[in-house]
Amino acid sequence: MTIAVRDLSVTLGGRKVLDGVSLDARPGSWTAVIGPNGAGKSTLLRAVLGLRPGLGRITVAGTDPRALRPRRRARLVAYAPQNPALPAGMRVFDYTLLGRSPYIPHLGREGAGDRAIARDVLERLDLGGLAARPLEELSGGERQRVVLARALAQQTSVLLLDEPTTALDIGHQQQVLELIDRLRLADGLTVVTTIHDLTLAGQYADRLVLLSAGRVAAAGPPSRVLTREIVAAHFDARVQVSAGADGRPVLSPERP
Ligand SMILES: Nc1ncnc2c1ncn2[C@@H]1O[C@H](COP(=O)(O)OP(=O)(O)OP(=O)(O)O)[C@@H](O)[C@H]1O
Repeated sequence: MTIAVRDLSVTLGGRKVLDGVSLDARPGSWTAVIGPNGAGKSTLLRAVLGLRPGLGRITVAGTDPRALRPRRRARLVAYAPQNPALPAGMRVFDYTLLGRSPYIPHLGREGAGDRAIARDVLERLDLGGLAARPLEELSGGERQRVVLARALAQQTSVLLLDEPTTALDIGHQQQVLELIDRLRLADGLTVVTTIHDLTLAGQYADRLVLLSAGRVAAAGPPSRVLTREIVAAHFDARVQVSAGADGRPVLSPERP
């Protein structure tokens, strides 16, 4: 397994936010962590990186990322948080270039190769025209893609993405998810993403992990997890589930 989480528990503010969570991700797979608001999805990603204190066993490519120095960890796993604070006054290109910092020697500077990678990632995310723009002048969807650009510039084999598409219009959602999928297939990336859109989760992920109140309530291929009954029980939502063109589940909300 590229990622193995065993019996992970996280307590925050005196409350158990994750309780005995396990997750396995095979090399080159795409896992979507789904669940209602407050279920613990973001906490799971942060705990894997050691950004939240957790009890339990975690390995990524055979090592515990929590034990690594930040530079080494950033060469192993790239993480795109949901709403990171962006440095004021910084331009899009320089922010993307920060993704290369784990490779730049101390007191060194980024080289032509690093700048070419940053430019390429920005082009692929439809952000080439915004490279010189200060971060604070971006729209919500542009900001979200820039955060992803920085993570992709790290060129790691494992990507942890927290809600990478929430602020994006339907076209950019598809574009971003297709790009991630192409990178996954071409370079064998292992992807774990939290995502609220259940149909999109089912279209792209091989495996879904449904968190509910800090526990794994269901895990498996999309057609086993995205059933009308499971969605009703854990999201308190009424949906119709039909099979899409490739047999993957498509959810349509139904008015009660
Ligand atoms: N630093 C903290 N201190 C106390 N409680 C916290 C802290 N961070 C998160 N929580 C709580 O932990 C629970 C899980 O939060 P988390 O952000 O992981 O949920 P989520 O599933 O990602 O939710 P959403 O879908 O709303 O983004 C929530 O009830 C949240 O209020």
